[in-house]
Amino acid sequence: MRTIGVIGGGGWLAGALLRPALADGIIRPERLILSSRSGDMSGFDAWPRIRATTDNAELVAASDIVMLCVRPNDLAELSLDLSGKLVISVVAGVTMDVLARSFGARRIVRAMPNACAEQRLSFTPWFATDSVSDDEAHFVFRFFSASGRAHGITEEAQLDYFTALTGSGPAFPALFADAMIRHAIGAGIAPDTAVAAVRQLFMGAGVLMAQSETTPAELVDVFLDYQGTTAAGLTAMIEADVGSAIFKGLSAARRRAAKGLAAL
Ligand SMILES: NC(=O)C1=CN([C@@H]2O[C@H](COP(=O)(O)OP(=O)(O)OC[C@H]3O[C@@H](n4cnc5c(N)ncnc54)[C@H](O)[C@@H]3O)[C@@H](O)[C@H]2O)C=CC1
Ligand SMILES: O=C(O)[C@@H]1CCC=N1
Repeated sequence: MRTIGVIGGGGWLAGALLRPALADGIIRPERLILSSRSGDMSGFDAWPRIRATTDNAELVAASDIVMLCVRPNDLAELSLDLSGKLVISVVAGVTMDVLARSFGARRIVRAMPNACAEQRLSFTPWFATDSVSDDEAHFVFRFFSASGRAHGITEEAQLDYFTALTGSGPAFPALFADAMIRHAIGAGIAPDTAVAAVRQLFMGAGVLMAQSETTPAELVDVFLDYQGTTAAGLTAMIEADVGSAIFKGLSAARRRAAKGLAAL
């Protein structure tokens, strides 16, 4: 089994991706090295054999696969030779070209998971350079499948789009949910009850939309055709152009992802 080094291994996304993969035996604790600025690693108490370091050069020397899990601006601080390694980057907006020029990497995978990885419910598009072997691609697929649905894509540029659409994870639905909670509280519902009700609503709606053969657009039509109270609400939201606000938000997130870091 290969040794994996995760730079930024103490961070939010690294933990959310690694815990499901460790629990499933896709990676082994004795073959995992995590680096962080402080050397402190929380969230991995169940796997005491994981090694922790603050020295990224030491991590790289000991690893066959190096995963980049730091924030985009922190990547600029890294001065590492990753030639000969399989490099897996989840860093938003940093292209294969920049990774190759900055670190001498050739075998590169870029992936865009989201914060639902901890619940094993991420949608994770990924893209690999031609020099990544079938065996390595299979490992990447299994690794990201542990924390959700891994989806290979054939154009790197689409990753910037998915960074906006699904990389944002719960953030955009949370904005909608929060508006509903605030409205409910305004209508006199106790705050705890409003939060519990809307949390349950989003879980129910999410599971239904994931499992039903009916598409979201068809679901809206079903309720509009029903001509009841929900249709009154939907019609008012459509007339207020809620779709335009969502389009604006996704476009802004996509522009930010595409701006990326031209050079490190
Ligand atoms: N959090 C999310 O929902 C998502 C994050 N991403 C990407 O994942 C990457 C990591 O994001 P998060 O986990 O949210 O950030 P985070 O801030 O929680 O974790 C980053 C970690 O990197 C460490 N770090 C910084 N510089 C370092 C260095 N030189 N050596 C070793 N460790 C270093 C920090 O101490 C921190 O623990 C980002 O590039 C982000 O674009 C992608 C999709 C979703
Ligand atoms: O908001 C961000 O920048 C990170 C990267 C993609 C999703 N979350």
